[in-house]
Amino acid sequence: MNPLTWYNKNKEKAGAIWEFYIGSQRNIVINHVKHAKKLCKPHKNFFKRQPFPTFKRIGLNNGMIFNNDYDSWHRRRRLVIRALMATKFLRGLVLCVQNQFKASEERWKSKIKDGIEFEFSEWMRYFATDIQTLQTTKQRSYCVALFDTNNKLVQSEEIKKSLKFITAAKNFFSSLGFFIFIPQFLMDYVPGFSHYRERCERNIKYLNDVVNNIVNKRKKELEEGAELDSDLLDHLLIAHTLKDPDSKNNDNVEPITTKEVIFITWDILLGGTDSTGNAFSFLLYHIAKNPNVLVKIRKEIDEVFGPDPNVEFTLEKLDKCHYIEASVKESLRIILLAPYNAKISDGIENIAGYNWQSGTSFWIDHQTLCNNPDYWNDVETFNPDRFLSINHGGSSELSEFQKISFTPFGFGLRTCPGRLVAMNIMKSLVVLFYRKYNIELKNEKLNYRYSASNLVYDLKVKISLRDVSSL
Ligand code: HEM
Repeated sequence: MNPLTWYNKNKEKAGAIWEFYIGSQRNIVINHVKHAKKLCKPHKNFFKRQPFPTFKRIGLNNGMIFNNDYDSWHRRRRLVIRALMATKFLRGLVLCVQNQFKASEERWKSKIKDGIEFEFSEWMRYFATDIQTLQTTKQRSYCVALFDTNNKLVQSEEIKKSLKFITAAKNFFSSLGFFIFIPQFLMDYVPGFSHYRERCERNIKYLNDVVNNIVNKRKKELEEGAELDSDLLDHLLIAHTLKDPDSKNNDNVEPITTKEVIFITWDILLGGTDSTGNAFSFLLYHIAKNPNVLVKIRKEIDEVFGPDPNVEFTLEKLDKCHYIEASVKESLRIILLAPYNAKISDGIENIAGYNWQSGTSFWIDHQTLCNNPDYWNDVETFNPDRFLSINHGGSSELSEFQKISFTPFGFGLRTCPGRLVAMNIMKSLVVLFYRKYNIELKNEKLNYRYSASNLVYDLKVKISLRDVSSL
């Protein structure tokens, strides 16, 4: 059974706060912003994530995402933020998305006149994998090229490796729900479950080996004098060494070890790939269902970028697209990619009038927080205007409660460090698609399922050229 269906059924019966068990683990679900307020603040008492024992055995607790050791998490987090939020990195990212998209356009060229039909969420997953791999590790992968050519691209060894990697990454994301929700004894002793677990573990080992090889290869290149790049991997490999431009301020800090770099790289690939891909698939669906929004998006594109639908754009130009940014946010609000997020308390906490003992597991229900009719008008309407300030033609500023409860990128100390990366990839893609193409949905229903995050599937679209002659 889809855990989301089970969860929603219980939620309907419950109030602002309710509980459920995974094995013997009691979980308190917080449904209302008045209780979540305290948890959403950046303080250490809600730093720890739920320590899924199965994550430890598959090595997922070593990097950042599932690391509950504050000191090692903090050291890694600072480096990641420094790399991913740097303007130079984001500028390179915006250009990278355009180059990758242009390559797909070249492959569409011969068929686009009659329109091309394909499964968009799969295309998007492949596209995001290529971008994320390139930006994180400088490795070119050929996932989207394989998709565009129906796997008919010449199958060199490198391309075969890409195909194996994307399949393994996809299987990995699908298996996360299994490691969260299935009790250990089932996965260890019950055939069917245990066979699946063994398959997943082999898959994870393969992905780990791929990342190990990438990091070690680049480390050797840098030691042999290769020039530094602005990507994440180079940034990490030189952190706290003499090559690090910021090292003067960190004289007493130990240089980062290769092992740490591998853990972080793995986390960034894990955190960034499927998330952005799925988020954009949701956005595409909402835009297709709201032609009035599309009109406003195109108006902004035409105003900011002018009539040439092929003109290259910069991060700075993209920053001027306030309506597009608001549309991305509205899509993230209406269906949260990570609808729930569990944190463990450190110390006794008073929430909803009860004193909870230290070590209580709180599940914040972000989906409900972002769609609570007490705080949001017309919650089911896709209305980007709510995220636009009056200065930019929007309907209103967000209220304090809305600001607290709008948490698609999480909250507190561990809020998503890749949020600017994700926003810029999505905004770039909105411009690239809608300035030049029409996108028609081929099936009306939006299909998605929950496995640690919401995953879109079977989103069939037809893409054709937009008539831009009148611009
Ligand atoms: C639309 C896309 C994305 C969404 C909706 C999203 C959402 C989230 C959420 C909800 C969390 C948990 C925050 C918390 O615990 O409070 C998170 C954490 C994280 N995300 Fe993202 N994310 C996205 C894209 C990315 C990208 C592109 C990257 C990397 C480039 C990334 C890397 C991470 C990492 C490393 C963490 C763990 C942070 C920590 O534990 O300190 N995410 N993300």
